[in-house]
Amino acid sequence: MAIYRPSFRSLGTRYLHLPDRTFLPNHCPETSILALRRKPQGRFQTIKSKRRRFGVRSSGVSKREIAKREIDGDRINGFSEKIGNWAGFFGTVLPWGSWWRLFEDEEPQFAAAKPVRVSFAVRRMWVLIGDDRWIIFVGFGALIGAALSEISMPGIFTASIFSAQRGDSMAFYRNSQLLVLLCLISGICSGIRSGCFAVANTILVRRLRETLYSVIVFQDISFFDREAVGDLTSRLGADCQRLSNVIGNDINLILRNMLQGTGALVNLLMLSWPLALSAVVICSVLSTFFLHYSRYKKKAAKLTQDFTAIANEVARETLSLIRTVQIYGAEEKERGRFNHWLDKMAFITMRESAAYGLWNMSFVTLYRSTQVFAVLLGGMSILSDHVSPEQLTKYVLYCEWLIYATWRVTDNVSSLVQSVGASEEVFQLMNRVPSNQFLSKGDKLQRIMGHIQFVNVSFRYPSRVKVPVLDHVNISVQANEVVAIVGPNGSGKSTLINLLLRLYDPTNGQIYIDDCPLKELDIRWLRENIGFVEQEPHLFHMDIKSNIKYGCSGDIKQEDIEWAAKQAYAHDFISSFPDGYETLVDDKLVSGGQKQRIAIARAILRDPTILILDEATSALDSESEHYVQGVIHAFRNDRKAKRTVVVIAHRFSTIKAADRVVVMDSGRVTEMGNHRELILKDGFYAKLIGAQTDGLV
Ligand SMILES: Nc1ncnc2c1ncn2[C@@H]1O[C@H](COP(=O)(O)OP(=O)(O)OP(=O)(O)O)[C@@H](O)[C@H]1O
Repeated sequence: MAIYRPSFRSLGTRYLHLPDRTFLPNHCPETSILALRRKPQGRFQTIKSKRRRFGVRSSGVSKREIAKREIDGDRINGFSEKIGNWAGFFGTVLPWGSWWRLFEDEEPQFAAAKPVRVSFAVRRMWVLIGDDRWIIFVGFGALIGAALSEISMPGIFTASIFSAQRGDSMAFYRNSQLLVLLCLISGICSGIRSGCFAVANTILVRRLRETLYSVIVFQDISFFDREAVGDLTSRLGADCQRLSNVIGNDINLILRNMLQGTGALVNLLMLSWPLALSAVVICSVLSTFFLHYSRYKKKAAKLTQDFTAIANEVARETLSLIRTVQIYGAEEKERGRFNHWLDKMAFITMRESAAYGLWNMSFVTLYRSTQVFAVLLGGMSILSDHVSPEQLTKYVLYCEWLIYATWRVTDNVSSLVQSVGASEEVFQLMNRVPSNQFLSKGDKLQRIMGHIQFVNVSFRYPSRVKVPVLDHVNISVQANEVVAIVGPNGSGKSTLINLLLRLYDPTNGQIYIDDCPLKELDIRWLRENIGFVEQEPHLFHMDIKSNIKYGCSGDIKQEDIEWAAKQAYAHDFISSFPDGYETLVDDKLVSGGQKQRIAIARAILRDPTILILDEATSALDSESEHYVQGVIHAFRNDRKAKRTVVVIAHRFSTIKAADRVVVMDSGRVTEMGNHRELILKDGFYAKLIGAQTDGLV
């Protein structure tokens, strides 16, 4: 029989359920298994006895006695083991126990952000608030008014009650009027305070997101190769919100409670310094407990933040690829993947909540003990005529204020620490400088002709620096020439285009446009002169018209859009939609071929001198394929302007339409020439074409 080690963590699990319908009590050690096999009818049968363990010879004792001893022995054994388990578990949950470790195995390695100091975070946000600082000043003014009026109230409460008890009606009415006034002041000031800080919070969260977003969109493409979209959206969403709470919530509450606490302490000292001192001791113990708790909380907050970002990324990926997930029946697998990160979050939050419970327990115990202490010590002082009942009442009330203020300050500090903890990565991102491409003002040529040269170009992607992708590539494309790039998958065709669009810079060598190094050209100007149609173009969730004129500067007329759509053979199908050019498109609601024709129209509308087409292998039907040939011909035969077409070609018809063919293999140019020349050469190209035409036959 297979031996199953009891491995369930849960103490409440009684049996391990084996596949062969055998149930084992999970506390049984392997050597003393009392395994009960359930018969198909449902009866239990002992399958292994433990006579030897009891040292009983079968001949001297009856079977019934043996069975009884076995059961008794197991009960004792099981009970002691349970106690052992509980004692072990109890040991781990003590404040220094292993249960509190936030990592199940070893500490997870996330990209470490530089820890941020609270003062640094506040300074950065202060700068961001800019001209709207007056709101914060008004808020602080109201905060001081509210705190001072509130802290004066316990003293006046007591004075008015005791003046009534003494029958001093003058003092009673004067105190009551003062109370009403203080009530009004504190109410109005509190309202102004919370309103101002809420507005400051809204302004701040907007500025944080605005700043962060503009930093992110101006990063170069290699940054997006490294960073997960889910992480970035988490920074922009929840983390910015949390960070804005530092000023909008935490700091103002800390100040308010500190003012109230200080006021309460001053009043306590004026009443009786020994009593005040006892309250201070309790507050210090509370603060020490809190210090440990807040460190733990900060660590937990950081992990929760990272795990949330990963879970978001998993969900984003699954939902955006839901068609693939369903077609491959991977729903359960994806659910498991998401749940894995939810489990990790639950692991942390459970400990964080338990730590909060522990902290709350210490707080309540210490707080109540202050009251008990005050009554005992104060009562004795009243008996010995050292303190009046009025003074003791004031003491109890101010003591309550002091403890509550300490608790709130610590709670707000904890929230502040968490918010600042969450801000580490936000600031790290904010500190990034925009890509050089956007910073440097390059040259703008008077007129672009479209002569492209790759001279000795080698390249490795920054995310995979060890893998050479292009190796000493030399290509020259004349103005008005149509060049097809062909080659097997992964040979580096798209990489050539990425370099031409300056999404990456070559590791070695130089690219020239009209004899001017690409690096020295103004990137925006260059991209305005290039039309690019991706292999699988993506459309924005807006109407067709906006998708076509996307990225075009100036006033684009409807006729221009329709002209471009006609050139791209897209006008007919767009007009057939009920809302025509106003039809709201979604990436998923138009066919691959239609998407590509809209993308071609977008490229044509820019009136580019260089058109780059990454031909789809499957998105275009043969009719659309014919349209693409039409676009290429129209470009070539445009007499008014010189235009260059570079096409990554997969289809024989497109390859044939080109003036020249560049054959790529493993990041190198292996052959170059026109179709006829390459066929005669009988090399890689001839084989490639042979394979295609064979496939067609
Ligand atoms: N962003 C990237 N980061 C790292 N490696 C990349 C990146 N993009 C492409 N690569 C790698 O570079 C190599 C060349 O890829 P590229 O896309 O240029 O090939 P291709 O010839 O266009 O292939 P296909 O015909 O399949 O589109 C491949 O090994 C690919 O894995």
